[in-house]
Amino acid sequence: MSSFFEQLATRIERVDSVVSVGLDPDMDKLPTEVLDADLPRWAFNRRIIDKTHEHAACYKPNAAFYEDSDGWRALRETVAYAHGKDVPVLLDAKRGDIGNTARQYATVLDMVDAITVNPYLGRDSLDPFLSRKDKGVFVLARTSNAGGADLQNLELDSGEQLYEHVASLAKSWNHNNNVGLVVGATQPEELEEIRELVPELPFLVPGIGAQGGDEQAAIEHGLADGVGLVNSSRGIIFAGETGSGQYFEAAGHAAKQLKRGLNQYR
Ligand SMILES: O=c1ccn([C@@H]2O[C@H](COP(=O)(O)O)[C@@H](O)[C@H]2O)c(=O)[nH]1
Repeated sequence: MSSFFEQLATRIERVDSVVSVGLDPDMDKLPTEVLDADLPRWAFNRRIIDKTHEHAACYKPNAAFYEDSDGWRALRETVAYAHGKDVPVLLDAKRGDIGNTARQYATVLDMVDAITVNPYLGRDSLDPFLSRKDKGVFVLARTSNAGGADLQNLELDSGEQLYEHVASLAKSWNHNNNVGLVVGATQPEELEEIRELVPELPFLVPGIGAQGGDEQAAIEHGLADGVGLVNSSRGIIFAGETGSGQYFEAAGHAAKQLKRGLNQYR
């Protein structure tokens, strides 16, 4: 059984891409092309996958966009379809809860290949995820939103900032070589600092595209031994113009452009 990061390394090499395509099918933004479908989010994702998979190192659905019964059906279909194209799926769910609840949350790893988790409740809350040797677990360290600084940049008695402490803890949790960190591309200085602290951990770097993050910093600091993911969601999936007849082609083009842009720095 190969680890998530071994699978990801193989995928990155095969498609020559570290692009994570975010599948966040906001119902208010779906194009008319899919609105009559039984499950519009699934119809949308399927067509996005058809046009982007050759540029995708991974798909990253955010659980927030599937939190209803049709949503979970759409998510299941999407994951199976992405797997059919040989693309791993990272569920951005930011889980973190007490033990028995965390064990239930972790069962979603039977469906997806990796997940994001919130370290706020501490090590025991993450054990059910960390113990899944074949799955990737990305711990939030410095998120891409400005307000992330409210807690994550707090200075501790040790002189470290909280996000640095989280990065060091995550390193100590990496017994199964399945831990990565989430660090936003909108925080290039923190990206660099965290990379120095944990040279061996791959990062998921969101914040490219719609959030205006730094592509060069994302590549220079996000990858560990060439492995890591740089995510764009809205910048790819909503690149098209509804009714143009080329809606999904535009997503494919945006994914390809991002791949090329990032590859300049790899
Ligand atoms: O720090 C974080 C952690 C997660 N995200 C998620 O990534 C995507 C970004 O979407 P864009 O449309 O490319 O802005 C979305 O699912 C966020 O919830 C993040 O942005 N920052």
